[in-house]
Amino acid sequence: MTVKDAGREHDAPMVTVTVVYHSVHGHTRVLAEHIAAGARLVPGAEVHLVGLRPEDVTAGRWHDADVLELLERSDAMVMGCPTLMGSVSAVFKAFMEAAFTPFATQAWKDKLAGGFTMSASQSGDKLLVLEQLAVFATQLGMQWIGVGDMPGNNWSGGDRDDLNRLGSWLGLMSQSHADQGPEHAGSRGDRITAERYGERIARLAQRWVNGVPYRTPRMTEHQARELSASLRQRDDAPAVPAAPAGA
Ligand SMILES: Cc1cc2nc3c(=O)[nH]c(=O)nc-3n(C[C@H](O)[C@H](O)[C@H](O)COP(=O)(O)O)c2cc1C
Repeated sequence: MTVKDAGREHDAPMVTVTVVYHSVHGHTRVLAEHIAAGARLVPGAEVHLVGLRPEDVTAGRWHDADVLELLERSDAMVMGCPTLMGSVSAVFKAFMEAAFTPFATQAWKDKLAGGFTMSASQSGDKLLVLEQLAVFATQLGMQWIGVGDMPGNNWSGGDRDDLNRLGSWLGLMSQSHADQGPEHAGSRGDRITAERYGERIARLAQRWVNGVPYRTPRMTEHQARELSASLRQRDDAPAVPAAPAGA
């Protein structure tokens, strides 16, 4: 399923960012939507959101020619799935194995890549999933982009709504309580971190592909704590966006 950007006018050169994800119960989908929303903040970014469907897996092998064509022409790919039994989800793994053709032809070489995962436990062995995604991306010759935010919720004044509250840099980690539905997916800080990650990847893609100048934002841990505290007090912090039809 693809949602294409529509009706955005800008002078910036185009860059195509595709968020490709699998979600069983919808929590990971919320993260994907926020990453896409962050990427859309970047002028010239054409952003696609692709949910992998279990019905596209036959005899263990995923296939969707339209999605493969879209990925082929994407400049950046952000990949995500829930952590299930300490690993990428089965549908996402089937997608990874279906990438043997771009592996064999190096068709995805030098695209930018990032990754994200959702799970119920604070750790839940999510790091292994991000490692799987990063190894996959680098096998395909892609350039891996990590999370650029300082760690949150790691001091006495920390909070679940801090930016990067699970302190993950290889990729984006989020956590949802096992007894709550996707309307409570992650924390508000996780969702803002997801937007910032999507924006970071789209800006880096503009720099990488089109040479668009981008001044790397830097902050100290102290400034990051102040930013998290100020976001906590804002009423207009991002809400969970509506799921696109068919996603
Ligand atoms: C079969 C199965 C395995 C799971 N394994 C883990 C796990 O290893 N670590 C963890 O923290 N949560 C685990 N969970 C919880 C899911 O990661 C969590 O519910 C997540 O929010 C699901 O995302 P989704 O709604 O996008 O499918 C597991 C859930 C299921 C159903």
